[in-house]
Amino acid sequence: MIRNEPGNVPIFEGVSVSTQAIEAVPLRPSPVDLVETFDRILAQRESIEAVLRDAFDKGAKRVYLVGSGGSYLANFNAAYLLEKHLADVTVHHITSGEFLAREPLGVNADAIVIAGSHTGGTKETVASVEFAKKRGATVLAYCSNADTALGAASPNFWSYDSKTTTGDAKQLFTAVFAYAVLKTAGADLDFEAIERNYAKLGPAIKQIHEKVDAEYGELAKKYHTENVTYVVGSGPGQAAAYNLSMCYLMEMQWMNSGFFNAAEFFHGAVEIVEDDVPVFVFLGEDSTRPLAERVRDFAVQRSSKVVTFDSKDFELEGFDEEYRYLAAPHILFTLTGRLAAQYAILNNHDLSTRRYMGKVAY
Ligand SMILES: N[C@@H]1[C@@H](O)[C@H](O)[C@@H](COP(=O)(O)O)O[C@@H]1O
Repeated sequence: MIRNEPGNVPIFEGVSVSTQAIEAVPLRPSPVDLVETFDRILAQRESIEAVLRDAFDKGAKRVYLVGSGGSYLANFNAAYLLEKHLADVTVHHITSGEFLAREPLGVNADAIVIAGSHTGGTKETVASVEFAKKRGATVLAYCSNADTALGAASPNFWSYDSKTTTGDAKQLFTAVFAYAVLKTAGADLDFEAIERNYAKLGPAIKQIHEKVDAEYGELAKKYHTENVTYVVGSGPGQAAAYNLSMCYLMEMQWMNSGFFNAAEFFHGAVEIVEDDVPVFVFLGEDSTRPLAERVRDFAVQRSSKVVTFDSKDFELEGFDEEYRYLAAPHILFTLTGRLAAQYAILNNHDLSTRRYMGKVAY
């Protein structure tokens, strides 16, 4: 692998030319607009509910959560919440590409399709909306701004209007959609308490950024040159694990990594664990936590490179204790971005650098 050092330009594997003209990668800042972006997303709840109420009044029976990459993984929490709390509505969490290729028969007038994207230009996500419309489904979509192909294609559309609060915004949007589905489908939950706690999430996340920005430099120093990093999560925490592994380490740092569901880990991946093998484990506060704890407990006995990311390590100012579980997936997710920002400095590899995405046809 080509590794950039500050002041060196990689040419081929093992060959680089020194130049002082190359600037070191700075720390990607914690988004300054995070709290206002979260508030903007939360404020759109009622208009989302109105569309969904209409769909359930007409007898909707299925919900499809559709997206690609970071916009696919943003739905792990939403899928968990819907499956946990709904008996009569089935939930499908699927990538845009698979959604199009499978052409599920269930995508019809009884279906609700929720499509998400950051750019609003991902072609398979836009095509998924077109497909779902043609089939007569109720289609809802969100992305970073309305002036996009997705905004134009979607009959019911919302945006978070930020270029800097991205992954965190998408995961919050999917939670808002999930609770709007739960409310309009008649789930027995205290929605007033849920909304009251969600309103505290933005400031809590900002505080977490401050804390980990002071600590993650050391963590990154220890792991940024690893040959491979395995990342594990369960339930809603799979979003963070998938995001760190595929989007940050592989896509944005060109580092080898693999993501595994915690329960699946014991059905193959477990055999690779030995001393010196980095295993990063995400621990949330939902009913799947024991699955991730099992991986941690196994791995710490065999590897000196087990790192746990545990939402319980963080205070949540203003949260009711019994609603901490709401925040946990968002905490785990946001940690990945702050850790990646430190890797980018040490690897001198900006998080926006791509060699193929948006550059070559595929
Ligand atoms: N790492 C990126 C994600 O951040 C992005 O979400 C996804 C799809 O793009 P979009 O969200 O714009 O549809 O592509 C990649 O996976």
